[in-house]
Amino acid sequence: MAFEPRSIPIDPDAKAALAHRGLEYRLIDPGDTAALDAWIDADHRGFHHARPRDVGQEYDRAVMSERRVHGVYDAGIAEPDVPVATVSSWPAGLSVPGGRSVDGWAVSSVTVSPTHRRRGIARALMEAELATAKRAGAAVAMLTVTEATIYGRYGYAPAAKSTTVEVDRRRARWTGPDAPGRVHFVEPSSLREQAAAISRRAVARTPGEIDRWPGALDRMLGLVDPESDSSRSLRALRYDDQHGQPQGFATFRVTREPNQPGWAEFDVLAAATDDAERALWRVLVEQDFVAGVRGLLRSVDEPLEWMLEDPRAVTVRDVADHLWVRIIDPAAALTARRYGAAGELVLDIDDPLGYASGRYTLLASADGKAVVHVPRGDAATPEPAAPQRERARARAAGESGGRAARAAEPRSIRLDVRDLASIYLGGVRPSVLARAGRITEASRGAIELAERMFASARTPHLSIWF
Ligand SMILES: CC(=O)SCCNC(=O)CCNC(=O)[C@H](O)C(C)(C)COP(=O)(O)OP(=O)(O)OC[C@H]1O[C@@H](n2cnc3c(N)ncnc32)[C@H](O)[C@@H]1OP(=O)(O)O
Repeated sequence: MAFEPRSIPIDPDAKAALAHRGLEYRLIDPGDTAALDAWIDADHRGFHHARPRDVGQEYDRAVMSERRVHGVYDAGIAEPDVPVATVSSWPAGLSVPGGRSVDGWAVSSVTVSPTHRRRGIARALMEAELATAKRAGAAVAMLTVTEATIYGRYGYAPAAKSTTVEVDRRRARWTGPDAPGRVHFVEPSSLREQAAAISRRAVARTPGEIDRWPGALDRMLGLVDPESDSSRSLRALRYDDQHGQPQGFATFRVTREPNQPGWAEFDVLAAATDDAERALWRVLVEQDFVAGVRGLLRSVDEPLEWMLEDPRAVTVRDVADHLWVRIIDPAAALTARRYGAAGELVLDIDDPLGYASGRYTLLASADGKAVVHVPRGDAATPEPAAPQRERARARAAGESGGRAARAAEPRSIRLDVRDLASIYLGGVRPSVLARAGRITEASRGAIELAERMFASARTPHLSIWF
C-alpha cells in the first residue's frame, strides 16, 4: 500500500456531521507549518503532555508530514486556530502468522478537547477513519489505546497483548545456550541504518508488529533530542552473528538512587534471529550493580524463564491488551495469513457497521495457505476450483478419498467482527471466546477446527506504542 495518504478526499459524512454541530473538519497540509504546529499542540494537550520543545516540535512535524492529519475546528472559541479534536493515520503493514503482512491502516492521536467532549466528535472521526481505510484498500485498521472501553463500538478488539517482565538480578543465573556471535556496546547513532534493517526482519517474524516508520527508530535510539537527559542515559547493544552480521539490538537505561543498585529498563529489544534474542537478554540480565532488569512491552510468551536456572527470577506483570485490530475486509485479511491446520470453515460475521458482515468460507490447505470464498459474488479472491475444495475437505475430514470428502459438510461458526479481530493473529483462542459465549458453532466440531486453523506458531506481540 505505498501511496500518498493525503490523496484520498476528506470523508464527506464526517464533514457534514461535524458541520451540523458548527464545527469544521479539515485535512491539514503539512506545508502549512502554523496549522501543523497548532495541531501538534492540541495533540499534546489532548494526551496531557507538556508542550513540545522546539526539537520535539520539529520531530513531530517530520512524522506528521508522512501521515494523514485531521483537525476539527470551532470558530467560536478564543483560539480558533487550535483544533478541538485531532486524529492522524497512515498505511502500514501488520505482520500476520506465517511471516507475511497484511495491508493495514494505523490510527493514532485521537483526542477531543475536554471543552468539546461527548458530542460525538470522536465517533465522527473514527467512522471517517474506517471509511478512509476502506477507500485506501486496507484489509484491517489498527491502533493502541489509552482506555479499553473506547474502540469496541467501532469494531476494534484486542489482538495482541504485551507485558512488563522484571528479572531479579540475584536469581538470574543463565543456563540457556551461548549464542555463537557477540554483543557489542555501540553509540545509538551508529545503529540508525542497521536498526531499520534489523527491525524490518524482527517485525516480519512476529505477528502483531507493525511496520516501523523512520521517526520511530529515531525515538528508540534517543536521536530526536540527543542532548536531553533521557537520551544521554540511553545505552545501546548490538548483536552480531558469527559472521559479523548485525542481527539484533537493544537500548536500555539504568535509573538509580545514589549508592543504590538501580534498575536497568528497556523497551527496545529487536531481534531478527533467536540467537540475537538470547544473547541480548543475557547481557541485559547479567549486569552487575543493578537490582534487576525491567523489559516493557514484552511478549506474554517470552522465552527468558526457560534460559534461567531459577524461573522465579522472572516476574510478569501488567499483562495488557496492547494491539487493537479492526477487520475491514475479511476476505483480504483472512487470505493474508497462514493457518495452523488444513480445513474448510464457514464464518458468519456480524458487523454492526457493515464492513465485514457476511458469510465467508475459509479454505486452508496443508501448507497453511488459504483462499476465501464469499458466496454473494463479491469475493476478493476467486472461488477455489472444485477439486481443490474436495481435497481440502478430505484433509479436514481425515479422509483420502473423494466420496467421503463430499459427504463432509463444512463446519461453521458465527462471530462478531471484534471476535474475528481477536482470533485473527492467533493471540486469543476461539474456544476461549466460545466459552465466553461470544463465538457459537452451528455444526459440531467447528470451534475445534477453528482452534487448530487459527493457531499461530508464534504468539502475536506488538512492542511499540503508535
Ligand atoms: C488510538 C488513540 O489515539 S487512543 C487515545 C484516545 N484519546 C485519549 O485517551 C485522550 C483523552 N480522551 C479524549 O480525548 C476523548 O475523551 C475521547 C477521544 C476518548 C472521546 O471523545 P468524545 O468526542 O468525547 O467521544 P464521543 O462523544 O464521540 O463518544 C462516542 C462514544 O464513545 C463513548 N466514549 C467516549 N469516550 C469514552 C471513554 N473515555 N470511555 C468509554 N467510552 C467513551 C461515548 O460514551 C460514546 O458512546 P456511544 O456513542 O456508543 O453512546
